[in-house]
Amino acid sequence: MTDAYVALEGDRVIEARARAPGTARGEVVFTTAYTGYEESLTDPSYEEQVLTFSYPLIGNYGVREERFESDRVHPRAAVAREMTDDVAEWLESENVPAVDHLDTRDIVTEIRDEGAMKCGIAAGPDATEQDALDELHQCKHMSDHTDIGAQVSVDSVETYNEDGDGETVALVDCGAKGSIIESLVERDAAVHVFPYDASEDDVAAVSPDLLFISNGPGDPENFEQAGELVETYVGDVPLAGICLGQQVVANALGGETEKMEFGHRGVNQPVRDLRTNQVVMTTQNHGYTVAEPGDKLDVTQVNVNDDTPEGLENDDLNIITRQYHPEANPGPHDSLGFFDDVLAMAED
Ligand SMILES: NC(=O)CC[C@H](N)C(=O)O
Repeated sequence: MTDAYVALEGDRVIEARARAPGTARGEVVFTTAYTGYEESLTDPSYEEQVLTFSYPLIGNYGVREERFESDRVHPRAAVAREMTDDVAEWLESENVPAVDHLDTRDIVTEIRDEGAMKCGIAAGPDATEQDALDELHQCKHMSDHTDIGAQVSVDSVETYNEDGDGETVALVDCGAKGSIIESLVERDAAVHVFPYDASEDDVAAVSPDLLFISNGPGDPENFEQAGELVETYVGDVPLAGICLGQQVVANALGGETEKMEFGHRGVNQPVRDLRTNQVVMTTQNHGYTVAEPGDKLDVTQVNVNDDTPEGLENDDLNIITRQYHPEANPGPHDSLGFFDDVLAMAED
């Protein structure tokens, strides 16, 4: 039964079945992860995107809040070949449209051939093709969501494990996944989570041992204030970053970022460490990349598939950043040691 429509750039409309009603628009992206749908759907980095799962069955082990990465669903809509009732009901309760019964291979190939693209969705008994096209035509480019940080960041400082025996971390919340905070707290760090537009004085008030820029949605160039913190603190306080955090650090220190053709999203992206030659499997979710690291940062890790920078470091200035997600959730735990490394750097 057709009661949902997915409109892609070029005004191509794909018929589908509504699993959660409503209309939505966003950049359509795909993840190849075969587990971790709860973690991905609650990952703030998917804000303003439409998430397509290439794995054909989504929801086969239920929906449990303990696996959520934040307190709400972030993609504007979800697309799968087959979605279980658990997931569909969860998305409906969150007012996030969802569709299935379409050939998701078709969407994936289209994105791989044509690059990242806009999308409009209309789902439910009254949905029409025109509704999906209207959504598509109103869809903005990711980079034009200039204040996307405000949609995903905390409103005021939140502190975790204040009396922890370990290092004091100032985490700039550009849309942080909960597992990043947990990974730091598990290692005894006291974590102060700051709004994405925190000032130098806000951060100075906690005398951090480490300034950590989180993951987050959209174009890293739209996180200027986080970049200013990096410029202010570089050399004085060790710096760490994950995903958008790596991009913000690179931009602030003379590097450049660019939009990728269709990005990396999945749980089996191979990354090689250039110093040890060791390859680890990583979780990824990004559409931008560091094009030029600038002269302060060395590329220490690269993606085996396309050579893009996966790790940037400066031993003298105490900087370690990763393009992938060492905190996993979902995905392999091969690179959890990143948290030990950045906290050891903060201790020195
Ligand atoms: N997970 C992230 O932090 C994503 C970073 C950025 N929004 C990108 O798409 O590249």
